Amino acid sequence: MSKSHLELTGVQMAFDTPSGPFIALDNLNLKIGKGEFVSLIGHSGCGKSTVLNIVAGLLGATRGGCVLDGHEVNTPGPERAVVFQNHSLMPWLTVYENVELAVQQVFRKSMSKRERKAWILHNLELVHMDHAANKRPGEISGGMAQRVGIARALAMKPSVLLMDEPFGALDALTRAHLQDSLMEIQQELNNTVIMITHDVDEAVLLSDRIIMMTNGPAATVGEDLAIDLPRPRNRVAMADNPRYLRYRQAVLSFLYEKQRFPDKAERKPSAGQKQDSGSEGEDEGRQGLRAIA
Ligand SMILES: Nc1ncnc2c1ncn2[C@@H]1O[C@H](COP(=O)(O)OP(=O)(O)OP(=O)(O)O)[C@@H](O)[C@H]1O
Repeated sequence: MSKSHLELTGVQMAFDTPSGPFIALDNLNLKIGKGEFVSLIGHSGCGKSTVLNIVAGLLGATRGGCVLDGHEVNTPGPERAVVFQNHSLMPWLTVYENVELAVQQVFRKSMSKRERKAWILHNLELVHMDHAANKRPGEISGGMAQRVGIARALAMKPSVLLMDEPFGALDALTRAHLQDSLMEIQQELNNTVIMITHDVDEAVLLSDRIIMMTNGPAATVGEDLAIDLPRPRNRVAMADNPRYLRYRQAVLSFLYEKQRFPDKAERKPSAGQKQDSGSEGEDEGRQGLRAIA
C-alpha cells in the first residue's frame, strides 16, 4: 500500500433521536492509501453511508474524525466527489451541461473556456458518452445516466471518489459493463475510491481491499481483507480463480456466519445495545444482500 492519505481515527457517530442518542458508529479506524480501491460491505443499516458521508464532509463525527492529506475534513469539497446510486443529474440540462456545471465550479478560474470544453469532452469520452453530449437525462438509459454521473465526478479531478452503491439500480449486464469501465478508468487516473456495495462479487472483482463492517449499533470495522489479484482483472477468468473464490468465501463467511442479519438491533435502536448474536434473522440476512449466489 502506498502512503496513507485518508485516515479515519476513533470515529464515533451518534444521531439524536426522540428516544435519545443512537450510536451508529463507534471507534471506527481506517487508513487508505493513495490510489487504493476500497469497498465497504456490511448488512443493511450497519453504517456504510454514514462512513461515506463523514468522508464527504456531509456529516461531522461526534468523536474522532477524518483527515485527508493532512487536512481535517469538516465540509464537502471538490477533491472528494460523490457518486450516488441514482445519478442525480439535472433533468433540464444536457449531458454536456451537466458535466460543465461541475467543471465551472472547480476550474472556472484555472482553465480557459476552450480548455474547459476539451476537458468536459475528454471526461465524457472516458465513460463512452461523448456521442450523447447534447441529449438530456430523460433521453438516455439509466446506465448511460450513471456513466454521466461518473464523468461529472471525474471531471472535478477528485483525489477521492466516493461511491454509494453506484451500480445498485442497474441490470446485471449494464452493471458488469460499468464495473469494467470503472476498473479501467481508475487504473488510468489512480484516484482513491471508496465504494459501498452489497454485491460480494463486485467487491472482490473491483477492490484492493474490502472493509467488512460489523452490525450496528456501534458498528466498526470487523475485518479488513486485502485482495491480492493481478490487474487488469477479467471477470470470466476470475470466475474459477482459486484465490478469487477464497476471497469471495471469506466475505460470505463474515456476512452470514460471523455477522448475521441485525434484526433485533434494527427493531430496538438504542445506544449501547449489544449486537445480535445470531440465531434469528438468518433468512432475512440472506435476502439482505443481492447477487451472492
Ligand atoms: N439522521 C439519522 N438519524 C437517526 N439515525 C440515523 C440517521 N442516519 C442514519 N441513521 C441510523 O444509523 C444507522 C446506519 O445508517 P446508514 O445509512 O449509514 O447504514 P447503511 O449501512 O448505509 O445502510 P444501507 O445498506 O441500508 O444503505 C442505521 O441504523 C440508521 O437508521
